[in-house]
Amino acid sequence: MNASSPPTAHGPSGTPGAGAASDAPAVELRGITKRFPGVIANKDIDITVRRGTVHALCGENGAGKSTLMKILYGMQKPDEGTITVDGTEVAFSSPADAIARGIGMVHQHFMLADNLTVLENVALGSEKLYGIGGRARAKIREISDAYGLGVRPDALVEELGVADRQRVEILKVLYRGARTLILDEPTAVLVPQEVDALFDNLRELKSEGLTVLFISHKLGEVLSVADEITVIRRGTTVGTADPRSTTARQLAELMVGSELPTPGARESTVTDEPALAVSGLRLTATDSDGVVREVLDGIDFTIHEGEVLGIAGVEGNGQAELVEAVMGMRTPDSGTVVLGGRDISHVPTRTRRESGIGYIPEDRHRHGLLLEAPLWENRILGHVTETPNSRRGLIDARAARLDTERIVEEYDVRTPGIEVTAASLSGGNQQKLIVGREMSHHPKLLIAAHPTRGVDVGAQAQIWDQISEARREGLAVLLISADLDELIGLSDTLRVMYRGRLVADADPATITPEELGSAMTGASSGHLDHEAVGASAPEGGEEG
Ligand SMILES: Nc1ncnc2c1ncn2[C@@H]1O[C@H](COP(=O)(O)OP(=O)(O)OP(=O)(O)O)[C@@H](O)[C@H]1O
Repeated sequence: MNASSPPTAHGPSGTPGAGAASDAPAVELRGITKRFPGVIANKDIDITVRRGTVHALCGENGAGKSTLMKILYGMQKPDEGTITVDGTEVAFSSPADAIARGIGMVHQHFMLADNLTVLENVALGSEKLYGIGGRARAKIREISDAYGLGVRPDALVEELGVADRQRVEILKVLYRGARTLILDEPTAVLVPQEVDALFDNLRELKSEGLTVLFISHKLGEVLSVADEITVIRRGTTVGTADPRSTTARQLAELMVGSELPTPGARESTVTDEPALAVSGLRLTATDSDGVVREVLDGIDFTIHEGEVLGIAGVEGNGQAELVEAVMGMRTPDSGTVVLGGRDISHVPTRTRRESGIGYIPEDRHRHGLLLEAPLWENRILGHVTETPNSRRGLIDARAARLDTERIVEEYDVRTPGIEVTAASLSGGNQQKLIVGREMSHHPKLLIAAHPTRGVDVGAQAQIWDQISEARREGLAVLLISADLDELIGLSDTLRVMYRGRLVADADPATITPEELGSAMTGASSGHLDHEAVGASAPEGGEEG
C-alpha cells in the first residue's frame, strides 16, 4: 500500500467537523485488495462511509467483510488500495494507529476482564488519557451520559449481562477518542429488547456526528437501523442499497443471488420415545467473592425422539453450563442424564459422543475446532473411533479426507481446499464445517448451541432444513439459541431459562419473539399465554 502519500485534495483533518474536512467522508476505501493463499478475500473494494451515518456491511459467509474491517482497523495490511479517514489518506500498521486516527472496533468476542470494574477495564492501558482515578471516572460518566449508555464506572464486569458488557466495550472505544466505530455482528448475542436499546445508542452516536460501520447477517435489523448498506459478494462490492426502498428479500438476493429462504413449514414429528431425560440437575459455583451460586437449580426435562426442545434465555443464565453438564464436560452436584434409556451421568464426554450425541458448541474456537489443523483433521475431531474416520482401530486419513470433501461440497463450506487450516476459514464457514461434521454421524441427540450464529441467511436456511430433516428421522435436539426466530421456528417445545432454572414454557406456534424476549428477562413465568405475556412489561435488566 501507498504508505506515505500526502493528504488528498480534501486537505488534512484529524479534527472531525472542522473546516473543509467536515464535508469529507468519515472513511473512504478505494481499490482495496487483499490476498491469502488460494483466496482473494478483498478484490478492488470501494466504499464511502459518510460521517454521521450508520453504514452496514452485508454479504455471505466468506465474502470478505471481516477482512475489510480488519484492514480498516490496522489489524491487517491491504496488498493494494488506499484508506482515507476524514479526508486524509492514512496507512495503519496496528490498531493503535487506527485508534490514533479515531477508528475504534468492538469485536464479537468481548475482551473485558471479569474480575475488574468497568473503570479499570476502560482506563487500564490508557492511563495517559485521564489517569485511573477520579478524572477517568468523570470521563466515563460524561461519555455514558452523552450517548445514553447507562454505564456505571464502579460496577464489577462479572456482574454485568451481555448487553451491558457490550455498552462498556463501546464506551471503551469512545473513551479512546473514536469517531468511527466498527461493530462486528453486534446483535448476535442480544435479545430483541436489547437490540432496540443498542440501536437507540447507535442513533444517539450518529446524532452527535459519530459514524458507525457494522457487519450483520440479520437483514431485518440492518434495514431498520442503517442509513446505507454496502453489499459484498465474493470479495468485491456488488452494490449499495438504500434501506428505505429495499426489502430483506432484495437485500438477500443482492448478497447471494438467490431468494431469501424461510424455514420449512412446521409439522410435528414428536414421538413418545424419550431420547434424553435430565432430572434434578444441580450445579453450584463459587464466585470471586466466595459466594456460592446455584448455576443449575434443579433442571428437569425430557426430549423425545423427533422433538426439538428450544431453550430461550439471556446469555449467562445457565444454558452453557446445562449443555456442558449433559455433555459430561462439567460434573453436576446432583442429578441424572439418561440417553435413550441408558444412564450416562457418569460416563466421559467421549463415550457420550460415541453413544450418539452430536455437539455444536457455543464456542467453536475452544470446543469445536483445532484452529491450526487442516480441515480434514477437524473432520475427525470428536469422532476418532467412528466411520469413516477409523478402520480396524486406525485412523483412515484417506476416507476422512474424502468425507471432508463431501461435507465441504454439501454444506457449501467456502474454502480453497481441505488442507488449509480451520483458522483460515471465515467464521460462518467454520460453523458450517462443524454442523456438517456433527450431522454426518447421524446422531440420536443433537446438542446445538447457537447452530447458525455468524452464518448467512442462505446457509442458515440450509442448516435449519438439515435439522428438520433429521428430526423427521427421529433426531432429538436440545437447541440453545440467542436467535429467537430460530428458536421459535425450529422448536416443538420451548422453555425459558432464568437464573439457573427453567421458569416458563411457551408454545412456539403462537409466541412472538418480543414476548419470548420479555420472558427471558424474568418478567414472566409459568406457561406463557400469548395474550398475557404481551401485556406484561419487562423488568429487572438482563443480568442473570
Ligand atoms: N488469515 C487468513 N488466512 C487465509 N485465508 C483467510 C484468512 N482470513 C480470511 N481468509 C479468507 O478470506 C475470505 C474472506 O474471509 P472473511 O473472514 O473476511 O469473510 P466474512 O465475509 O467476514 O465471512 P463471515 O460472514 O463468515 O464472517 C475467506 O475465504 C477466508 O477463508
